[in-house]
Amino acid sequence: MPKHFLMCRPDYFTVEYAINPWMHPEAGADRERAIRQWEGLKSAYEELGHQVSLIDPIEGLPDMVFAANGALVVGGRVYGARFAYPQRAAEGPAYLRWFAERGYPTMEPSHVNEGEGDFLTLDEVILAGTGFRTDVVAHQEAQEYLGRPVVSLTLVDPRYYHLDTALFPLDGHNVAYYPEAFSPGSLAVLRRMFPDAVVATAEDAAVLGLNAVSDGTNVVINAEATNLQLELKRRGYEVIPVDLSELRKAGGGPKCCTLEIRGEN
Ligand SMILES: CN(C)C(=N)NCCC[C@H](N)C(=O)O
Repeated sequence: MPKHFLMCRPDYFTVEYAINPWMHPEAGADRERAIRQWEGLKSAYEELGHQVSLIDPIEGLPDMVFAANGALVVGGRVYGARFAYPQRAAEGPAYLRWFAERGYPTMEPSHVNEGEGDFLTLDEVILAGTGFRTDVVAHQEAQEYLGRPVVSLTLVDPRYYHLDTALFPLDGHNVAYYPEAFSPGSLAVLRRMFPDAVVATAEDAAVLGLNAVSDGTNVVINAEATNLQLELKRRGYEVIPVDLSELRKAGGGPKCCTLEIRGEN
């Protein structure tokens, strides 16, 4: 089934503040290279037959390229984002406006949450991260608005500050994850829910290998996550490696650049 993604070209991408351990403003970032890498990701989706829509980037919002943080869209309803850091605050209303202008029902959130960065949707359940950015109360708010069960998972390693840096859905029923990113209780929940999960190594996590996008057949993944790619191939997935090393300087990977627009079903 082709998917529909929203992306934002990194026309104003910089690393000028540090709000996660990956960001080092003194080291800078190469915007032209980031744009080329982002174009490669967009082409990869289009070649797989997925639809890509674009939101206009806004000057002064260097992290707006990370579209996944802009909202959570499930069943055609849009639960807006409310960012933890003031540097990104203006992105929430910008993404919500994009959806409202296209006729989607939208909800302005009352609680801090960073969209699909911390909400990952499976067929029957939404997995939700907390600990660094998204407030656990937002999990309840999303459940109430979207009418899907939300399972809270606590993140404990600051390098894996969003759920989508430590886990990705392989399909509607199974996931890949990095165990050390989760609290003991949350890890026990993952083991119980997903006994056949792909378990990633520290090396794969450290190159944001878990920040991947799967359509159930193809997995678009950071090129450097080599162990994880081998395991995915062994399980029968088609692996599409992409180089997003420049965007990783802001703490993002393929999934971060990709907000899935799920229709009414
Ligand atoms: C889901 N996405 C987008 C991510 N997991 N991360 C990207 C956010 C990077 C940004 N500098 C920040 O720290 O907010």
